[in-house]
This record gives sequence, C-alpha cells and structure tokens, in this order.
Amino acid sequence: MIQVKSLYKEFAGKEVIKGIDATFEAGKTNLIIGRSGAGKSVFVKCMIGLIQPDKGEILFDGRDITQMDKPELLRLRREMGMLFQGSALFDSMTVIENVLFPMEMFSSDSYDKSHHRALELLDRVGLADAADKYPAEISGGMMKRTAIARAIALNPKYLFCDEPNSGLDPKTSTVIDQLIYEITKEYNITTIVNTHDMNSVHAIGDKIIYIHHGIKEWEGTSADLSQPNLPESVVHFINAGRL
Ligand SMILES: Nc1ncnc2c1ncn2[C@@H]1O[C@H](COP(=O)(O)OP(=O)(O)OP(=O)(O)O)[C@@H](O)[C@H]1O
Repeated sequence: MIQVKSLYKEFAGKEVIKGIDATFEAGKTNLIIGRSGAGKSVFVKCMIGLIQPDKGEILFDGRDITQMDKPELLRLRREMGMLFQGSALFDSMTVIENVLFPMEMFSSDSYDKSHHRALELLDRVGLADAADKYPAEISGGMMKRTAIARAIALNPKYLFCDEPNSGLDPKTSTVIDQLIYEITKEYNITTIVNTHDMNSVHAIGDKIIYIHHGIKEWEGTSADLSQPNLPESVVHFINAGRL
C-alpha cells in the first residue's frame, strides 16, 4: 500500500501540488487522471523519489520515501517496477535478453534460474514464441508485453505505468490494460497508472484519482463515474473523451 499525506510541491513560487492525500492499495490498479498540466507527472515523480516534495509524506508500506537517504531510496526502488511510455526496450537485445536485463543487473540468482524465470514471464504475457526476436521484428503491443514482463521481472511490490497505451490501437490497448490488471491481482502489486485513456479509466479503474490544478478534486472507482453529483470538472473531463 502507498499512502500520500498532505503533499505539496512548488516550482519558483508556483504551487503545482497543493495538499494531495491519497491511498493506493495492493492488488489494485490505481489510475491518476487529469488535464494536461494538472500536476500528474510531478505527483508521480514525487512518489518514485525523483522530485523531493516541499511538504508531506509518501509511505510505502509505512516507509516514508521523502525521508530516505540515497541507499534506502535505492533499496526501495528495487521494489518498484516501471513501465515507460513507448516501451524503452534495448533494440540490440532480443525479447528475452530485455527481460533478463534487470535480473542480471540486480539479482544474485544464477543465469539458469533467471533464464527460467524470464521464460515463465514471457509465457505469462503471451510471448513464449517471440523470445529470440528483436524489438524491430515485433509489433507495438508485443513490445509493450515485453516491457511488462521486464517491469515485473524482479517481483516488484509497486508498479508505475506511464501512459501504457500511448501509440497503441484501441484493441491492443484493451489487451494491455487487461494484462496490467490481471498481473496486479496475481502478484498483489500496488499499481499506479498515469493515463489519458478514457477506455482504461472505465475498464480497469479499481481506484481513480482526478487531479485538477494540483488538487485531488475527486476519487472513486470506474463504476462511480456513472453516478450523479460528480464535480463539473470531472464531467467535463470525461465528456471531452480525449483529455
Ligand atoms: N521541473 C519543473 N520546473 C518548473 N515547473 C515544472 C516542472 N515540472 C513541472 N512543472 C510545471 O508543473 C505543472 C504540472 O506539470 P505536470 O507535468 O505534472 O502536468 P501533467 O498533469 O503531468 O501534464 P501532462 O498530462 O501534459 O503530462 C505544469 O505547469 C508544469 O509546467
């Protein structure tokens, strides 16, 4: 679980995050939505320790990332998986080499054990037959699956996904959303997804927080989006389709 308490951040006197409180539970896909410039990226960067907030706490199962020194931060980062926009694969490595990469860098397991795990992960994301292909030889959706397998290679407790559907067609986006959703449940990961994709919001939003001008203006589930009495800015946002 990640708890954010009373988080503030300003740049050169301009407040960008204005006192956000939020709780993100394990085994849930937690979506962060809001218009461009609302503060979503700054919020997520504070969460992963890339930006130091001015005030507030960010507790990873009770451990406050804002108070950590460098070694503690690096240890906590090992518990985080990251899925970047695009897929950020190494073009010169095969699919399985990409998945093996974090294990070879950060795990003390033998090559055989890591290789076995990489094969299991590729099987899980439906890529068992593509292990020896290079990124240039596979589709965007397959690249994203590879990136998901790599992101969970070290058994993360927390998974951060930045615009996981960017560049994918709607059908592939649905498949990727579903994969993120299933993996979150299977491995009991606390998953945070920064997204503009309204289909994702409706399909996999176990928890959604809507940020508007640096304030959490609404939170709920995808089912709650059809309730009356939503704040006007949220209704606007939903109706805009593309946010
Ligand atoms: N390093 C920085 N220095 C100064 N201002 C910044 C910095 N990073 C972000 N900002 C400002 O903070 C505000 C929020 O930016 P942020 O990138 O979090 O928005 P966003 O909601 O992620 O937008 P988008 O959906 O377009 O990515 C913007 O006004 C932006 O210009």
